[in-house]
Amino acid sequence: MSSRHYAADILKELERTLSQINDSEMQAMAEHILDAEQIFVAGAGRSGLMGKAFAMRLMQMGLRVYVVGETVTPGISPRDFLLLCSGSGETGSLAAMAQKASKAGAPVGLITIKPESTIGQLASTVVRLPASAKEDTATSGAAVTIQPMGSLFEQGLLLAMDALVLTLMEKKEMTGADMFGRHANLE
Ligand SMILES: O=P(O)(O)OC[C@H]1O[C@](O)(CO)[C@@H](O)[C@@H]1O
Repeated sequence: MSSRHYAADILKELERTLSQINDSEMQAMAEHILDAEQIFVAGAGRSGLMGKAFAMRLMQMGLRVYVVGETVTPGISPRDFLLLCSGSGETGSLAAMAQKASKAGAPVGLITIKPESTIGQLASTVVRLPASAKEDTATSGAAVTIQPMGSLFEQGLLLAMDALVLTLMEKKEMTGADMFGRHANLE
């Protein structure tokens, strides 16, 4: 099959996945982000890369945001918010992080395929993306995908978070031009 046909199939998978996002869950996530003094974002591997892309947009919106693990990232407090990106909701380092944040009194948010997961149970707000987890071999239903491992989740995650950016921009009455003023200028 041609790459163009593969790309078309990927778009169909994404359409199916994103059309099932629950808007109340997205609104609740947006409120948590806006209420926080500082936002901490984390994820493993490709899920983490999508989280970093989202963190960049939050910074460009003027929010105080950190990626967990960077040298300049400070400690978390009860006034902050930890947003975790994990398809499985079971990645060990992230589960430990969720426990530490909860112990420090900070609310935890999760974008995941599995709200019932270990991290899902620790989270105070969850957005569910009905994609296929990296270890799943689903051949029917919402999770079916031609793509390897967590690709469908990771792509859906990026687009869901870009939708969240638009929601946040609307709530803050902000334009792309406002945000461009904070774009990195040392590139
Ligand atoms: O999204 P999860 O379930 O936390 O898993 C993250 C893992 O999945 C991958 O993104 C692979 O698809 C890895 O890069 C990473 O180790």
